Amino acid sequence: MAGYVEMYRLGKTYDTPNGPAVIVEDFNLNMTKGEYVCLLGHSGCGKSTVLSMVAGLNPITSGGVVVANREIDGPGPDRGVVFQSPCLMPWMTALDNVLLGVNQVYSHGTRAQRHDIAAYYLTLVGLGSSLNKRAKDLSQGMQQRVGIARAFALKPKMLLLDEPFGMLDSLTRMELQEILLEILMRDKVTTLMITHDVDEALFMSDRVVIMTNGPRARVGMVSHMPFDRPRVRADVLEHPEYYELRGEMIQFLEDQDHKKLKADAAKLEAMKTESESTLTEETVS
Ligand SMILES: Nc1ncnc2c1ncn2[C@@H]1O[C@H](COP(=O)(O)OP(=O)(O)OP(=O)(O)O)[C@@H](O)[C@H]1O
Repeated sequence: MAGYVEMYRLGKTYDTPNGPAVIVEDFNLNMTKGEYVCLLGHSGCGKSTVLSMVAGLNPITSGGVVVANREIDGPGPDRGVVFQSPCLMPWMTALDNVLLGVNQVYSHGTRAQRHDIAAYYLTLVGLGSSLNKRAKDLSQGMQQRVGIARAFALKPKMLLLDEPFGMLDSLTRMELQEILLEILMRDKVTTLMITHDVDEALFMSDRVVIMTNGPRARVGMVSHMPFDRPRVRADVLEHPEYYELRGEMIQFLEDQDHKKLKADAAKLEAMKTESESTLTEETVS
């Protein structure tokens, strides 16, 4: 079935000193317009690799990505990206940081219109009274709000979030999760978000996709979230399916862990046998 976003047979091979390393292979995922998908998987399986290929920041080795009927071939303003650290210009104000992108994308608009767009999104993320504060004087949570406002202000067709709340304390994290959901209720941007947090994935997404362990990682498990929107945290936690879904995801991740441990043990055994036979050969000669 064709989707608004299509990742088809997506693959990535990195060149390494030990030869080519196939990190992602045959990764297939379609998303409907406005859908929110969370991508989970063990550390190093290839989540950021997938997201950076969709962002157009990492060349695709095989397969492809289509966003709104257009095959992507590099980065573009149709895809807004938010990383764990927002990478702001520290000496510039919150407003000017957002305006950097807005001025490029809305070059046809007047100065006042561009200002209003940037100020609007900064106000939505709760920074209405800090527009003129320099980025370096903002807390980590406030900086991440600027990053989110900057991404939305460009009116992207797709939002790509790579652990956007990973560096925040749990209270700020919960607050920003809710702000993000609120903006998405208005703007309905198709969103792919990487997280390590199963509960965050359950609370935020329409669908959770878990990758298999690499090498050659692909989609391993897909779960649909049955929770109503707008999401209310207490209702989600009390939903009769919440703990069942959570348990299935954790079980899948644990199974992947066991497979990895087994593979690591086999690799160690092979190395041990190899070094023992080398030693025997050396002793004989
Ligand atoms: N430029 C590169 N060259 C070679 N190998 C790379 C490169 N970038 C990433 N890798 C390797 O690809 C694998 C997947 O990395 P990636 O960052 O995509 O994983 P991840 O699932 O996002 O990890 P994490 O959850 O820890 O952020 C890792 O083994 C990593 O070392």
